[in-house]
Amino acid sequence: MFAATKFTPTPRRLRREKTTISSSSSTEKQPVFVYCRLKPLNNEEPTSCMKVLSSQELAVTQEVKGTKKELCYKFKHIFTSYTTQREIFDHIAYPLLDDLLHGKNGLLFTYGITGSGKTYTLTGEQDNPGIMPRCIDTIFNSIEAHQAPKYILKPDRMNGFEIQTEDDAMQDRFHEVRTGNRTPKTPRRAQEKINFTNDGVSIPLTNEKTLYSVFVTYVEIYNNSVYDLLEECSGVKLQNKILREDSRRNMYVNGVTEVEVKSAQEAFEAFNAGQRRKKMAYTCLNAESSRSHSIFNIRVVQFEQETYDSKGKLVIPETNVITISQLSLVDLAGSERTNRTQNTGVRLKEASSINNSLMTLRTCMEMLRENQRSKANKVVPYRDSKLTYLFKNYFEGDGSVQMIVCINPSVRDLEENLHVLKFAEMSQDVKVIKPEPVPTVVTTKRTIKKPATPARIKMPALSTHINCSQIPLLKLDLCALDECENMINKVYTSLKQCYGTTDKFDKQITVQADEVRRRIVTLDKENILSKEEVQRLQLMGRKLHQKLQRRDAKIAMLEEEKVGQAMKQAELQNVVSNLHNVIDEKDLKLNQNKLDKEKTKQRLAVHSEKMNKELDEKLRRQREHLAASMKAKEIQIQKVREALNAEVIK
Ligand SMILES: Nc1ncnc2c1ncn2[C@@H]1O[C@H](COP(=O)(O)OP(=O)(O)OP(=O)(O)O)[C@@H](O)[C@H]1O
Repeated sequence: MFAATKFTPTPRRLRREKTTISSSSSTEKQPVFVYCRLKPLNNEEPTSCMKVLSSQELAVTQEVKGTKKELCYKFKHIFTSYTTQREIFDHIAYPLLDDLLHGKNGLLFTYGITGSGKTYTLTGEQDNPGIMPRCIDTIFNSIEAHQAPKYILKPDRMNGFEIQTEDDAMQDRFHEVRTGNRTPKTPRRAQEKINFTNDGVSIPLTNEKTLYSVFVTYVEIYNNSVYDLLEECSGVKLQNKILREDSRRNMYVNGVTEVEVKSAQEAFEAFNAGQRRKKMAYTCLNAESSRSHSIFNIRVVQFEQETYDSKGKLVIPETNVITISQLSLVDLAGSERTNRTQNTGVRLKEASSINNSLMTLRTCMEMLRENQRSKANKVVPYRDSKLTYLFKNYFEGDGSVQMIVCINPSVRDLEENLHVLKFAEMSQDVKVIKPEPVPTVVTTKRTIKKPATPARIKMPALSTHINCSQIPLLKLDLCALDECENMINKVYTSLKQCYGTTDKFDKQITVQADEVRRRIVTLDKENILSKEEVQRLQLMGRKLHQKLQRRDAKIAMLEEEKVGQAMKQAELQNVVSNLHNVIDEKDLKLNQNKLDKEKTKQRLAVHSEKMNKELDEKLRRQREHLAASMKAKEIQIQKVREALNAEVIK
């Protein structure tokens, strides 16, 4: 999107007052197309844990506790490590470009872990360009002879376009040439010439009478803040931009720099300028450029009318039919586990922000799938991250969505790749509405008033018909100065003839001259007043603009704070839920202890009862024993007594 992005993927990006003459009535759906590209393995790790079974099936071997398990994933197409950049372009990007030039929107993003080849696939390298440069070259190959003159179409900074007359556009072009500063907002010429071509590939156009204008924006999302990489600013610090919804609820980056490009070279220059800005900003932040999501946006605006006047000059009618379409190319930051990379400080913040946004992307996809499957209407949390919020229109039916999953098939990356593959496979279940072009009627904006046809100075034979008391009013026609001068001379001569060289004539001339002077003074005064009024209005405008900027900054700050607070709240909720878990565990232990105590008590009671019984029994037996022995002793004593008594009797 790296283009002056009005990130609204809708061909409906229009000014408020514009009328749509046909709206996308299509309800035909198509799935999110997911492609998989395998990166060649490097020499350090020559064994792959993946095998391409067919053009749509990928087998992954996973070893769990010494046992090998084979998992199979299906995608729309699988590209092996031998696939060339051109083949990727032909298979994926060409149909998207065909859509773009026929008024339909498209979103293409690369997804995968760090170092898996996302940037290589999308941007490529100097000798091996990727999708983006090939797309740019192909667009200009296709529309070369059908481009609208520069500045006929101007972004209205509210996610729409204004059309201006050829005269107004010419003024802007003059201004650009005069100031030498390619305004508004065109990038400075890069020193180096980019000599890349996509072998002359082009898209056949259906309507030879259509005129095209191409605009690009380049933004990135870093730590959940949006930055405009084409913004002209004095320092290296980029301003955090806010996302807005236009009148049609399409998302766009507020105040983003949208550059009209007239050649592939200009578009590459815009991209390179953005890359340079990105590098500078990151050096300043001590951040890494691959830790952000980059969005290069190409918008194509088509005029459906082409009229020329008798001199071959383009005539812009009062109302025009235009179609706006856009292709968003998104290089997502690599997903990674923070514990594997052992990030700390800035890197940890980057990693958690990336993981949060990718997690939100997953959640949105899951929610969309659930809503579609169960016909539920659950809220999809697009707002939880800038990435999903910016692209919400695509998921809600304003363009086709395609994803390239980049995979480094090494064993070391397997665990993270499994998460990536699972998400990618699930995404295919989500269906989006097939994009349809939406032509729109736009009224031409006129800044320069149509020059009034200069009054031809019709002077009847002056010498004979002139009325000396009433000098004819002559209008100065800048296009016919010689003619005017002739006429003035004729008037002067006629007047001279009329009045002769007398005082009367001089007097008359002096009176007229005084009158002219008086009028000039009055006009001058009025002019000064008008200038003051303009200055006052300009000051007011500047103040309002500053106020708006402050408000935007405040909104951005508040949004950042809100995100921070949401993160804090999530952390606190985590802590609370951990504490709840600890309390629950303790409660459980306490209850267990009570239960154990109760059981011990019961066991003790049973034991003591048993002991008591045993003791009672023992006591009883001892008593019986004692009683028996006492009885025996009593019997013995009785016997002894009887014996003694018998002795005594004797
Ligand atoms: N298909 C491929 N063929 C040859 N080289 C590749 C391929 N894919 C990636 N590479 C190389 O692998 C390296 C890492 O690739 P790249 O920078 O594209 O990864 P990335 O996924 O964008 O990483 P990050 O998420 O960190 O930005 C680069 O040097 C690139 O040249």
